[in-house]
Amino acid sequence: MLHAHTVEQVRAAEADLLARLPEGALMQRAAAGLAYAVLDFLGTAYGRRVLLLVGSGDNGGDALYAGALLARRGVQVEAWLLSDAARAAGVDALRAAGGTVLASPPIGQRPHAPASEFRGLVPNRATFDVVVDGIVGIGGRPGLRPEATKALEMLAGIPVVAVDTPSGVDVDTGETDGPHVVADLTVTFGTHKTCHLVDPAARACGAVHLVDIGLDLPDAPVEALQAADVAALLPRPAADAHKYTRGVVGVRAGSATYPGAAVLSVSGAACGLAGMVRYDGDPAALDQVRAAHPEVVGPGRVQAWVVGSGSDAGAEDAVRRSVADDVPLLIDADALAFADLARGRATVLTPHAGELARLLDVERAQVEARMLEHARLAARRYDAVVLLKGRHTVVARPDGQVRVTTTGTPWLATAGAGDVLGGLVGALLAAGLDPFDAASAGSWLHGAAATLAAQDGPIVASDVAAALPVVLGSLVGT
Ligand SMILES: NC(=O)C1=CN([C@@H]2O[C@H](COP(=O)(O)OP(=O)(O)OC[C@H]3O[C@@H](n4cnc5c(N)ncnc54)[C@H](O)[C@@H]3O)[C@@H](O)[C@H]2O)[C@@H](O)CC1
Ligand SMILES: Nc1ncnc2c1ncn2[C@@H]1O[C@H](COP(=O)(O)OP(=O)(O)O)[C@@H](O)[C@H]1O
Ligand SMILES: [K+]
Repeated sequence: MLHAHTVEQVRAAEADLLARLPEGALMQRAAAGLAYAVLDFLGTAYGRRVLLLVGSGDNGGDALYAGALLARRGVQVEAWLLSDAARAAGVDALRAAGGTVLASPPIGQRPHAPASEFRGLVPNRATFDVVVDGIVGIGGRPGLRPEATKALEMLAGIPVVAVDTPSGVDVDTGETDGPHVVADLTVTFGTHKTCHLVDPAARACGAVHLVDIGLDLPDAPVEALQAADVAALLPRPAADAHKYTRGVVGVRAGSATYPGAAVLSVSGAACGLAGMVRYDGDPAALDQVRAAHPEVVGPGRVQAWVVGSGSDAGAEDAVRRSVADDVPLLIDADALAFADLARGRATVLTPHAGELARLLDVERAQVEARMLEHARLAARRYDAVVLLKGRHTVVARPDGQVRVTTTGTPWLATAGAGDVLGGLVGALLAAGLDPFDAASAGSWLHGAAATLAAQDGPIVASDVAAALPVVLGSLVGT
C-alpha cells in the first residue's frame, strides 16, 4: 500500500525523530536523497548546470544542501534566493562546495513588470538543465508570491524537479487554487502527501520519487492500492467451490436507447471473479447480451446488483427492485439520482464529476477542483462508498478514508469505459469484498487493463474488458 499522510502527521513524526537524531541529520538525509534523484534525472554530473529556487524554509534548505552535494560531484550549481531569510547555513554549505548564488533580479520592487524585463539578469538562462523547486514544501500556503511566479515564468521550458511538493499546491487537499510549480519529477520525503495522489495537484507532480528518511508514521487517511494489495484482495475459488458460493452478480443496465451499456456492464461483471452473471435489464438489450456472453443467465437471486449504466428512464424502477433484495448495490449513471433509496444498504456510487456535481447541486468545475472534498462529502451524505471517476479516481468511504487509483491511461477516457467498471466492481461485491475494497480494487484493475490494452494503440471500452483476464492472471499467480 502506498500511504499519503497529512502535514500534521508528518510534522509530529518528524518531531519524534528529530528528538532522537543529531541536529541537521534529518535534512541531510532528505538532501542526499534529493541530490541522487537529481543526478539520476540529469544522467550525468559533469558539465550539467542546475538552478536552485530557494525559499525561506527547510524546503529551500533541502535544495541548498542537495545543491552542495551536486556541486561536489561536478555539477555547476547556482542558487536564486527568493527570500532574504533563506537558510544561511545552507547558503554557506553551497558556496563551500563550489556553488554560487545569483544576484537575484529585483523583482520584489516591480512584481507586476513582465518577466521579459528581468530575463537578461539571469545569465545564460537557456543552458540550465534543471530547475530545483525549493520555494516551499509542506510549510507553504497555497499559491506563490509574485517573485516566485515571475522566476518560474522566466525559466519556462526548463525541466523542474520539485523538492517534497510542487510549490504552490495545497498539500493536504490536492487543490491548486493559485499559481504553482508544474514539475517533471517530485522528490518527497518520509511518506507521500495527498497532493501527490489527488488531482489536480497530482498532475503538477510529474513522476513522484519517495526518499525514506526513517519517519515512524500512523495510519494514513489517503492511500493507493499497489499490485500486491489487489492480489491479496482478489477472490479465489475454494477447492470445494460451486458457482453459488463464489457469488452471483446481477446486472440491471442498458436500455433500448443504450443496449451497448448492458453488454459492456455484463462484460465487466463476467470477468470470472464471481460464479455467475444474471442479466435483468431492458429486454431490448437481451439478445445482444446473450450473443456476446452466452454464459449469462436470466433473473434470480444474486449477491450484488449493478444498476444504472445506460438505463435511461428505467433507472428508478431498477433501483427500487434492487433495493428490495438485501444485497450490496452498485449504482451508476442515471440511477445515481435515486441513490437515496439505497440508504442502509452496502452501496457503491460511481459518478463522474458531472454526475457528482448534479448529486451535490454544485458546478462540475467545483468537483474537479476539489475531488477529495466532494467525494468525501457525498460518501458521508449517502452513507455509501463513492467512486469519483477521473484520471486519478478517488474512492471515499463514509468515515472519510480514501483510496486513489493511480493505474490507468488517458486512453481510458472513452465511451462505455464506466459501464465496464460498474460490472467489474459488482462482481467483486458479489464475491464478498466489502464496498470499499471492491470499488478500489475494481478501479485499480480497470486502470491496469486499460493500460495494458492501450499498449497496442487506441482502445474502446470493450478492449478494457478483454484485457482483464491477462491482468487478473498476472495477479492470481502471485
Ligand atoms: N517535516 C519533515 O519531516 C521534513 C521536512 N523537510 C523539509 O522541510 C520542508 C518544510 O519546511 P518548513 O516547515 O520550513 O516550511 P517550507 O520550507 O515549506 O516553507 C515555509 C516558509 O515559506 C514561507 N511561505 C509560506 N507560504 C509561502 C508561499 N506561498 N510563497 C512563498 N513563501 C511562502 C513561510 O513564510 C515560511 O517561512 C518540507 O517540505 C521538506 O522539504 C526535510 O528537510 C526533512 C524532513
Ligand atoms: N484522463 C483520464 N485518464 C485516465 N482515466 C480516465 C481519464 N478520464 C476518464 N478516465 C476513466 O475513464 C472511465 C470513464 O467512465 P465514464 O465517465 O463513466 O464514461 P462512460 O459513462 O462513457 O462509461 C472512468 O473509469 C474514468 O476513471
Ligand atoms: K517545493
